[in-house]
Amino acid sequence: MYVKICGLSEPEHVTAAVEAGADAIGFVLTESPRRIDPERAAALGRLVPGHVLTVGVFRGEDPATVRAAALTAGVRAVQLHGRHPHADFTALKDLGRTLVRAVDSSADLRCGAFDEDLLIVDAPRPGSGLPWDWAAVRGRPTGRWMLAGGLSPANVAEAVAAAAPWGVDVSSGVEVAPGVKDSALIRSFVAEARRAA
Ligand SMILES: O=C(O)c1ccccc1NCC(=O)[C@H](O)[C@H](O)COP(=O)(O)O
Repeated sequence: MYVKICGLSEPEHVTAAVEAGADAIGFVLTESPRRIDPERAAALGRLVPGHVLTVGVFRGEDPATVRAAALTAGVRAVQLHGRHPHADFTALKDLGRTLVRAVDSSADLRCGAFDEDLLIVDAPRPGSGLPWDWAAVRGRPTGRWMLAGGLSPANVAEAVAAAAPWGVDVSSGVEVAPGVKDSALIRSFVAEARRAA
């Protein structure tokens, strides 16, 4: 089970996620209580070994803005939320970064349909922490896809059993307040996700 921890902003939580065995960590570079600037993401990214994917998270920005922020942040992947057109992914292909398309369950759920490398199927409001009907997508997404939206250490096993994803992505469920991560919750989430696989 591939595990991504999203919305990190403090060195101790980056280190906790890496030491717990997360496969990917996300820095939110768009409007959000978890937003950090690309320079801070670059500093945090220097704490991350090469086998862990660092992901810059965007929503609605044009490709030129995404490109500039991703290069400053030094992230190895770019995650575009919402209804970005196929052309936005095409425009970012030559960045040489892993491209991640994050959508709700009403979108095209074929990973690769927009030339992306990874797909995230999320709640309608990303980062809201609200669980949704995970079982409703079972069997619909294809390829390498992660389930997100309202996951936590307490429910990730149930979510994985319901939707049978390739991976999982969490943010609010490893926080003690909006935007405030907790190292123990991060460790617990990674352990529970791996146990669920
Ligand atoms: O986290 C945010 O505030 C956010 C804002 C705008 C676009 C994306 C955002 N988060 C992206 C993520 O990858 C979250 O991990 C994912 O939506 C899951 O969120 P949660 O329900 O809080 O676990």
